[in-house]
Amino acid sequence: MIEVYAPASIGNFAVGFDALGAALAPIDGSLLGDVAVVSAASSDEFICSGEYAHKLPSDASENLAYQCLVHFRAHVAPNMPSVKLELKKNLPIGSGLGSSACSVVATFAALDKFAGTKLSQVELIELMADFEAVVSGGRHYDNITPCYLGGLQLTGDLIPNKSIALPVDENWYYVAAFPGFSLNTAKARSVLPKELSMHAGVEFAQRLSAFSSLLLMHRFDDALSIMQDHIAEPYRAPLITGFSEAKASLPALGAEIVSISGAGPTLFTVCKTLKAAQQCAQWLESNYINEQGFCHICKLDNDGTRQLTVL
Ligand SMILES: Nc1ncnc2c1ncn2[C@@H]1O[C@H](COP(=O)(O)OP(=O)(O)O)[C@@H](O)[C@H]1O
Ligand SMILES: N[C@@H](CCOP(=O)(O)O)C(=O)O
Repeated sequence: MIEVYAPASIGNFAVGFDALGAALAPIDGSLLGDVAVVSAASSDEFICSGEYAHKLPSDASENLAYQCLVHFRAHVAPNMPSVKLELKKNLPIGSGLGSSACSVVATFAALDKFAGTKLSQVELIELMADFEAVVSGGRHYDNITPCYLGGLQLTGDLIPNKSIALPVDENWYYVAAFPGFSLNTAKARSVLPKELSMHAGVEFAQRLSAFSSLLLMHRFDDALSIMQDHIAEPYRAPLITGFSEAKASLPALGAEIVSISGAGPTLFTVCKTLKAAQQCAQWLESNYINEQGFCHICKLDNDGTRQLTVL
């Protein structure tokens, strides 16, 4: 049996629409992500368990994890023995935490290990991105690569091996607050403008390249000072009840930046101290999340996707 965990991620990371993403590790040691378990069976079978399993279509053929298994058997490992695949769906759907990417990454990584196919990093990332693209309304790697590789990743087709890991200040904390309602990624992509003006394009390129370079030079405060999203946040904020109030209130409690995680509705802050992160989390718990929501103080998950059990 092979059991693989894949962590939640923050797509876009404010400055890098579709090109920058970070994997999350709650500081209380809990696992925030999906798990795929693959074991030998007499014929292929699939089950979906976990807190959010009931939010997914009951028909297995509509579950991304099962679709990954069908694809893997047909195109990657036709001779793999029959398997039982269990997806433990621990992340809410349409949350902005890279939920669909998490299921896809955990499943392909588990199947690759079980079948011993040893796909390369690029082969796996491309395969994973194909499936993420099916549901999200656009091909993007900013959940897939951090979820798979861990850390903060600058990612895309122009980048060697699809990804470059960027350093962050080890003192930074990330507060991620899921308000408890869903926002479909395809819908949140459909409200974005189809074209950028020359000015906006130049500014985006400048901001992302400066941010990445400053991180690589370990000029973390300078990087933080330009960490803003002018590409997606202004169009998506109206879809997220409470976001504007949170963005206005949290800086006074120590948030260095407040932005949308992925397509939302999860929001995230970057804080320089644990005290500031705790103050932000407390405010978010009282003012942003409902009974179905949750809030985690996190560091980056530098391990990414990993095996929990091998039997
Ligand atoms: N294993 C899965 N995990 C997440 N979403 C899935 C899965 N299988 C199928 N889906 C479908 O894919 C869509 C994912 O929605 P999306 O808004 O892209 O989620 P997220 O932003 O959380 O990744 C939903 O319609 C959901 O029903
Ligand atoms: N770059 C994508 C990220 C979507 O992340 P998700 O967690 O909401 O699926 C976008 O902004 O659309």
